[in-house]
Amino acid sequence: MERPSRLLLLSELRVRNAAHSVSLSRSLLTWKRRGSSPLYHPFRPRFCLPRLRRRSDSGSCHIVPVSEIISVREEDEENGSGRRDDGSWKKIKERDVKDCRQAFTVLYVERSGQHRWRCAEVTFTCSDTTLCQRWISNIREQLAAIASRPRRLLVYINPFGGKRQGKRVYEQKVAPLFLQAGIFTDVIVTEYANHARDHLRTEAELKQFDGVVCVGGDGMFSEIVHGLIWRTQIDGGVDVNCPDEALLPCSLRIGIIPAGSTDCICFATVGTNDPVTSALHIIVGDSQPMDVCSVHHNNTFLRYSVSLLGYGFYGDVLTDSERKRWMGPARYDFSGVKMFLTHHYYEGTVSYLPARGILGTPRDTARCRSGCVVCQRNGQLLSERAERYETDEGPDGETEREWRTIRGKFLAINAASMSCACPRSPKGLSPAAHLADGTTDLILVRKCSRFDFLRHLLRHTSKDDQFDMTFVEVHRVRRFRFAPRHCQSDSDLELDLQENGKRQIFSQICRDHPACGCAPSYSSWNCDGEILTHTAIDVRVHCQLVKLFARGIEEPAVFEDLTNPCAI
Ligand SMILES: CCCCCCCCCCCCC/C=C/[C@@H](O)[C@H](COP(=O)(O)O)NC(=O)CCCCCCCCCCCCCCC
Ligand SMILES: Nc1ncnc2c1ncn2[C@@H]1O[C@H](COP(=O)(O)OP(=O)(O)O)[C@@H](O)[C@H]1O
Ligand SMILES: [Ca+2]
Repeated sequence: MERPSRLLLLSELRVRNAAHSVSLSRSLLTWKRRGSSPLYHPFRPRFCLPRLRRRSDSGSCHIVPVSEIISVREEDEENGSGRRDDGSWKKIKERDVKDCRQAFTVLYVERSGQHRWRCAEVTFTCSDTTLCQRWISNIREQLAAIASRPRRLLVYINPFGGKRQGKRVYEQKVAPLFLQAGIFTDVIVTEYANHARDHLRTEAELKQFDGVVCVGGDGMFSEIVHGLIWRTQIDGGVDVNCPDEALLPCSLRIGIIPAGSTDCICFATVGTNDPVTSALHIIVGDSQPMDVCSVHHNNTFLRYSVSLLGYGFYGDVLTDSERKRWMGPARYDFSGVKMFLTHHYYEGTVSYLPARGILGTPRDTARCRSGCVVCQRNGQLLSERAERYETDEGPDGETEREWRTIRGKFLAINAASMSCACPRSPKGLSPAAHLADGTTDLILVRKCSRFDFLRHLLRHTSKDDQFDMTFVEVHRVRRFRFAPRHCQSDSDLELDLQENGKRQIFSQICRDHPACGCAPSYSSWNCDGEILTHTAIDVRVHCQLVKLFARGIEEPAVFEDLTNPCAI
């Protein structure tokens, strides 16, 4: 139960010419119209604000957590004439003008449904200048004391992501908010692919920043993740080519301003792909840890993945869609329908290390939400296990006999380290996956009819369970490996030849002669929207390796009336 802290200020101020009781404590700013029910007393028992519903609004009573105040602006004489602190102009009513000499405006976060946040403002007018100044300096002191808020950010904009609106979105919607919040920014508009990644890896003077922001899609976020992880490992002397090495977590947080085609990382960590909402999450200094998968081929590092690693259907969709970038985000739908009709399946062997001794399964009805206990508990368990490993156990507490192996023909092999919720599928590829639990959900879709595959795909857009089908299986894993059939070890190949000698030979011939129209033997891996250069891969989840300026998806408020202090 959250106990309200001591009042710092309690005054009668005017809001829109009506008298209000306004109070400020270390945690809350409240204002309540005078003459209605008495002002809530902060020491009264029974007061409990649930973590996810911090602002309530009943009639004329408003409560804003100090942590969600963006800034406070003095409405001085000049401002009274209609000029904002940032130089822009605003309409101001005549009645307000005469009061503005002793007025200040508080900008704060307001929730506007479907996980969207907006910047709202309220102007208080005071009876005298000294009181006004006390209010302004008190609020500013409270804000300055919030250590988790970023003061200086390094921003990378991909001008070509999504609908090519990244630069405009940043300049018109995000930069003015950063300015209001007093955040300094160094902005780099990228000039070529991997510009941001390489700049972060080698040049950027990271010490002077509190975080890195990317404006773009999942591909752009992936660049930032690669740059930061590499830089951290290089500085810490970690060999990234060794799949068994524990990676060092990155200290800088990453913010995502969505301006891409899928925006699933933003959607799954904030609950929407709205640039203003993301900017506000960055300003208030939220922090959401996130798992990262490392992908290796024969002890050589290939890439990191945070959302989807997909072979078969999603790999083919990506490969096909890359040639249609000019179509913008619609390229995925076009290639999706095309690859659905093509209906290719691929043979191979999947081995995985099941995640044991931790909370949660991929078939849970509970979802990863803000402050997720599954992520917290599993994070603790895994770090305790890692400490033990320093002395006796194997990495991740694994033993060779715990590995499971599945051979088969697959339409899709997907590893979802998070739900992969996005506007196309608001519940995502693996609805019960967790952002920071140190696992990935390995989804195997075996060869089936087109009709069945369509039923499976359609379930991503409805309440029905996409895993409840005979040809689909899902496993929560810490590591997995994949080898396409023609890339298997010599002994495996020998076995295949004995089992099915003729087929093997014909398949080889068909690969070399595509004109025969037979299905290809290999797909590609879609790694967060980038195509991997190898098909045989070794994947390991690194628990909570990076942190985002986000708080996870907020649960809608329940028991609102019980928790509204103004109603007490
Ligand atoms: C029939 C409708 C079926 C809808 C099924 C939707 C499942 C969507 C799951 C999407 C998971 C996305 C995971 C995120 C991947 C991104 O990292 C990555 C890169 O993003 P970026 O471009 O922003 O940088 N994005 C992607 O790889 C895109 C994957 C999108 C796949 C869309 C597939 C559409 C399928 C449509 C099939 C329609 C069949 C209809 C037959 C009549
Ligand atoms: N200036 C640039 N020119 C060309 N490609 C770029 C540039 N900046 C970034 N990229 C690359 O563009 C790709 C797609 O970026 P992304 O922002 O994810 O958009 P989308 O969601 O539309 O794919 C990424 O692979 C990224 O590396
Ligand atoms: Ca995870």
